[in-house]
Amino acid sequence: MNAPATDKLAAIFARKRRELAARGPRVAEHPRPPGRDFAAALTRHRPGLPINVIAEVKRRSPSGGDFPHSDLVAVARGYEAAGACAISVLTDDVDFGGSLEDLLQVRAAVSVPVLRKDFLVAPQEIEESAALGADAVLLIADALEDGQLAEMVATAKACRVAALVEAHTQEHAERALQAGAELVGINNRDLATLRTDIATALRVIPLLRGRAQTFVAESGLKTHEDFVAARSAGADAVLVGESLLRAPHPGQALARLLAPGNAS
Ligand SMILES: O=P(O)(O)OC[C@@H](O)[C@@H](O)c1c[nH]c2ccccc12
Repeated sequence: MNAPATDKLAAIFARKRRELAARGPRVAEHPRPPGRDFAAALTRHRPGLPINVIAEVKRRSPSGGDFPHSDLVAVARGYEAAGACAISVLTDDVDFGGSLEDLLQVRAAVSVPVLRKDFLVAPQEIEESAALGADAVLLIADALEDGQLAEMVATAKACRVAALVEAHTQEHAERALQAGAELVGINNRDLATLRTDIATALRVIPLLRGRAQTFVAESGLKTHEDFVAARSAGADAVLVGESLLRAPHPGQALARLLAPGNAS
């Protein structure tokens, strides 16, 4: 494998491969609802907003512990009302307390596109995501080898599901572009160590500007100023979870972060 990750991320991917082998292909029981355009949602200019926000729902995370919200549908509705351009739903159970059922419920409750956030290891999981109605899937370049990544990007295209291909370093972002990624996320969190530094996306995105259509700055964003800085670096959108999920009303917290002149 040319994307070695000897750590937490490698452990999660090893678990995912075991889980997939144990359960075999899942048969899609739900007809696919008409897709919502995730790429367009990330790039549409919304007057008065500093940047487009993909707002995330999850019950817990390895770095953040438990979040105080069990009704993810209510949280997602609040995000949409506050102006989120899309919703990210963690579907991994073991580390994030999520499920495909959460994805289905959130998608039925909002009208913006929905991203399936998981550690996908095989093209068949993209077909499954499409059949369930995901408008987009996350692919993690740092953990997939070149051939696999290219195959999964191609499968997403064939299924008409958007692929947000995430990388933590410039090198892995270059691999994402090589694999055909059109939507590139720069994750401020190093999934190997779980440490987050928002300077990562601010540094890497300008190096790649003009090479992909769309960039997303991911993880660790907490303030209005962070949004403005991400936009100035060339990000079309940010992906935000924890700082919203810590608040009693995540939708209101998002509205505050988006409001002009609002210092965090
Ligand atoms: O909760 P945060 O720090 O705002 O980050 C959201 C999102 O970027 C993060 O959950 C994430 C980014 N890439 C991932 C890959 C797997 C699981 C989770 C993630």
